[in-house]
This record gives sequence, C-alpha cells and structure tokens, in this order.
Amino acid sequence: MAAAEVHDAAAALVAFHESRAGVRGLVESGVTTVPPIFLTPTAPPPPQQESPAAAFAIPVVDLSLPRPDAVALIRAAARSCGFFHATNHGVPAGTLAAAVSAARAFHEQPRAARSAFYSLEPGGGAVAYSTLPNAQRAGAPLLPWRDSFRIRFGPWEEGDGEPELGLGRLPAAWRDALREYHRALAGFGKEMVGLLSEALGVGAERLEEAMRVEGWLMACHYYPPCPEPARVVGSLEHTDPSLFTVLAQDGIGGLQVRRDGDGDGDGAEWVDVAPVPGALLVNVGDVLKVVSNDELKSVEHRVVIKSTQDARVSIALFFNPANRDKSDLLGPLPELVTPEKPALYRSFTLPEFISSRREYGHSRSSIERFKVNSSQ
Ligand SMILES: O=C(O)CCC(=O)C(=O)O
Ligand SMILES: [Fe+2]
Repeated sequence: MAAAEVHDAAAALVAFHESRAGVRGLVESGVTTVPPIFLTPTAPPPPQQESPAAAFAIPVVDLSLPRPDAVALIRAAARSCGFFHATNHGVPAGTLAAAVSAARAFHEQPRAARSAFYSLEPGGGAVAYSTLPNAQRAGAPLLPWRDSFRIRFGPWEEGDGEPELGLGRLPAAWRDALREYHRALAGFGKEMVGLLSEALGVGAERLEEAMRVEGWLMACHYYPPCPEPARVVGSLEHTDPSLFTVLAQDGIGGLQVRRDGDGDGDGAEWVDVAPVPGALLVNVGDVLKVVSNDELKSVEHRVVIKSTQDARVSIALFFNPANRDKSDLLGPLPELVTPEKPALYRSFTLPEFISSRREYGHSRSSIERFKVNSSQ
C-alpha cells in the first residue's frame, strides 16, 4: 500500500468511528458500494452447489430426552463439530424473542440515541456500542460489516460504582428484556456446565467445581444488509476464547462453521448453520478444549452477509471461569490425563490466556503456545 493510501485508510477509519453511528449509519446514509475500510473475503464465496459437507446439519440436542441420552448426544457433537443446537432448553420462547427484538431495537434506534453509547474501550464500562476493527491482518485494522452492543454483567469490583449503570441508560423495555434473558441464560448455562461435565465423563459437578462458571459478557451483534454482500466479512474466522458460548439468532442466517474434510485440515469446507427457530446454539470454546485435554473441539466459525435487504441479529453469551486470579490455574483436568494420553497443555492463568489472545488475535495460536513442547 502506498503511503498516501495508508494515510487515507487511517483517516477514513478515524472518520468512521467519529460518526459513532456504526455500519448501520453508512447504510442509513445510502451507500451503494462498500468503502475500502472494510475487510474483504480472502477467498471467493463458496460454491452454492449441494456438496456432502454443505448438506451437513449441525446436531440438535433435545434436552427433554432422558439425561443419559442428552449427554451422549452432547458428547458426540462436542467431540466432532464443536457446535450443537439445544432445544427444549427451558428458556421461555417469549424471553428469547424479546431479547432478540430488544437487541434489534437498540441498533435500529435513531443514530443520535445509539451514538451516545459508542466506545472502543475493550473492557471499560458496563456497556459499549461499536464496530470493532479486526486487527488480525498485520498493520491494517479493517472493519467487519457488523455493529455490536456489548454488555458486561460482572465481575464488579470496588470503585465500579453502580453495577449495570450503563444498562440503566436503555429504555426500560429493552433493558428488562436483556436482563431477563441474561437471568434465564445463567440458569441454562449452569445446566449446560453439568451436562458438559458428564459428557467428559468426570461427573456432573466437576467442571463447575473446577471453574466456577459465569456468563458475564453478552454481545448483541447486528449485521446490516449490504449493497455488495460478497465483498464484506460479517465476522472473520475465529474460535471463541470462552469455555463455551451460547448464541441466539434470528432467522436470517450467515453463521458458518469449518468442517474438516478428512480430519487433518485437508478438504475443509465452510458449512451454513441454518437457524433452528427457538433453539439455542452452543459451541465449545478454547478454554474448554484445553480443560478437556482436546477431547472436545473448539471449531472455527465466521459470519458472511447474506442479504442486501435484511439486517441479521444475534446475541452471544460467553461463559468463562470466574476463577480469574493469578493463582487460579487452567489446564487439562487431571482425570483426563492418563499415561496413554498425557497432558497436551501446560497450566496457565486466565490473565496469561487473555494477553496471549491480544498478541495472537483470534487465531488458534493463542492456545497453541500453551501446548506442551510448544516452541512458542
Ligand atoms: O453472530 C454470530 O452468529 C456469531 C458471533 C460470534 O461468533 C461471536 O460473537 O463470537
Ligand atoms: Fe464466535
């Protein structure tokens, strides 16, 4: 890139953030082509023909099944594609629908109202609205075609002031819908920790006892329609840094997961996660992959923009260990380490993991560096 172009790109990025109106702001102002500050896909869009992988459907786990059956289904899904849809999950349909509607309403409110929340601070404040640049491509922070409203529900420390103060700035109906969804998901998350623990064969209580799991970070994503959808990226391919993530989405679609053709990376294909109405999508994150000593898979996924007409809304809730001090070590559970399968990772702390994630971006290397015999 010539120096003048670099300068123009940097200036365009500054101007974009100063607008405080997100990608939706551009769409509202009537753009008909994608500005150069947006990420473009590295590969041409996948062919739309029906290949065997494209016909693959994410497993569905009906949580009203007898528990051993549900556990077996979760085990199979978490060991293969890393994702599954949970149905009969106990979160009332109305609670789910109201949260997705509230997230949409936030992003679709007049620009002056939503721009009051605009902030690029990573952890600062209890709420933040922004289009987060993706720094994965060295030296060129480019933008995804996505705006996010992030809500932190904890942990609160002395000096944080009134917890959830930020959320209190929302109109009561949206705030209550998002709080109620969070409350319901906290219950679902506890249930899921037990099921995943059983799926690992270590007993229903073990994972919770070792991790003390909390779902503190919620991201309400908004993928505006795009005049040139094939030229943008909704979310770059990544694995989640969580223990596990629970996603609610509307019916538009766009999430894709990587499927390994032959298990060793050759012939990998991206397959659509077709939305299942009313279901919650659960995926294994990097921390659970480590804790399971690679018994469970955290699988790469990405979001493509499907529509020139409709905005897509999703809500991700990230479940993480609440044990996040320097003295709390993460690593494979001792029960899962045997002479035949020695520990694949050394122990590390959550702060170490977070700084590795900052250094390596959202790539796999952020956990590879903790691999035993890793040269990094
Ligand atoms: O919006 C989606 O479907 C996926 C979001 C996601 O992958 C994430 O927030 O980590
Ligand atoms: Fe993700």
